[in-house]
Amino acid sequence: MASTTTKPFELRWGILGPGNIAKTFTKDLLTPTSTRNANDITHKLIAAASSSSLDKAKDFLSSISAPSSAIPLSSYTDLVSHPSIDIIYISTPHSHHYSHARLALSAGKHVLCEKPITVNAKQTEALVELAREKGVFLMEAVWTRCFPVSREVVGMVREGKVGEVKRVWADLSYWKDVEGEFGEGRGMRMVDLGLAGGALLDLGIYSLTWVFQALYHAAPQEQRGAPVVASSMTKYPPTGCDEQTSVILAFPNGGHGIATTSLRVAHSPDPTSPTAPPAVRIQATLADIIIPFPCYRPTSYTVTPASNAERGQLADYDEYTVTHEVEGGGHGMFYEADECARCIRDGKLESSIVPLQESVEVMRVMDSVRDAAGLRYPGGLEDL
Ligand SMILES: NC(=O)C1=CN([C@@H]2O[C@H](COP(=O)(O)OP(=O)(O)OC[C@H]3O[C@@H](n4cnc5c(N)ncnc54)[C@H](OP(=O)(O)O)[C@@H]3O)[C@@H](O)[C@H]2O)C=CC1
Ligand SMILES: O=C1OC[C@@H](O)[C@H](O)[C@H]1O
Repeated sequence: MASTTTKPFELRWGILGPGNIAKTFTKDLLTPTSTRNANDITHKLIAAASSSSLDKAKDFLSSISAPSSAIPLSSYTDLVSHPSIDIIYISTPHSHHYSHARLALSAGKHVLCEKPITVNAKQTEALVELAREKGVFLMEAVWTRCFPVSREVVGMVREGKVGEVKRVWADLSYWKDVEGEFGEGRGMRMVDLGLAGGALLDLGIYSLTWVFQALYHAAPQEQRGAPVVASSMTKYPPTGCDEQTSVILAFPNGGHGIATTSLRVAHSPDPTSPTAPPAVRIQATLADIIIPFPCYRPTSYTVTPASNAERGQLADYDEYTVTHEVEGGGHGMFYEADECARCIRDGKLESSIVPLQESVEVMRVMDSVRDAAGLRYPGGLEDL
């Protein structure tokens, strides 16, 4: 009998902005897909480009032990016009996502753009329009959504296994030494207003992601709607970015989300302690689901049935925990890369796990939080 083995689909990548997170992402990209049983696809690193120097691109490739075939480039324009590249991963600071994504989309490349996809909703909408006009794939790199834990939790909520979600709490906070260790160099990106830094766009987006996963994404299409938003923001006086932001979201179906972020207090003094608070708590009528810190890289969840004095336990199962450690020794960024590969292979221009409409909705929430606090990014960063 003839063999029916199908060749895996190969997605060919170009890396734009060879910095901190690009290293982690590209190392994951180079991890064989077989180590996570994703045998239907493979990734190939074609090139990495630095706008600062060719040496920086070379150092980047050698620091991740890239194959000798990977090409260092000293220009983003050369990268996006390289004929062997299918998709560009954009990993520059927030301030530059819009212009760099435009550059890549205009050159007809598919794009995976780091979070937040742009600095405001109007820019995201403009990118979506451009991607559609060019007929290419676009996805915000909200890697959290592609983790097996996110997929399972969303699936459980969607199937009604925990009842109706009433309230979601989510936090991502780190104590960052913004005056010391993080006051100069790399860490400055976090608080540099000129790079659209600050807690909300950098970390708070993950808290909002969990609120949206449970109260928007998992809801039936016809019940999805933009939330009413109330918020509070404290600024970091030396730069004017936000150092602490809390958001309450009221969704049309009655669900409430509480999304918080801070650069001044950690989520917990010791996140590994058994008494550390959960990073995410999804409260539904039949059970609670909790996810430990850090919420951006979820590797386990615990489901606890609700109970009350009169009726006892409401669900017909006992508390249980599910763990999905990241496979293949990677960081977990390959899950989003795999999602891009499968979408592009299947001719899809957007991911149903990270839909573009949700990137727009989350960006609208962040716009309204910033509006309420009078926070705008300088130097035309908010323009189209
Ligand atoms: N998914 C995740 O877990 C994480 C995501 N991120 C996101 O990734 C993005 C990049 O973060 P990170 O890697 O820490 O950033 P870096 O500070 O390491 O910068 C990345 C690259 O962007 C370019 N760059 C840096 N500063 C500037 C500037 N002032 N103007 C123009 N280009 C600049 C440089 O590339 P070049 O040599 O080409 O100039 C640099 O190597 C952000 O959007 C952040 O939110 C960050 C950390 C974790
Ligand atoms: O996206 C991110 O997630 C992890 C954090 O350490 C980082 O600052 C942030 O940009």
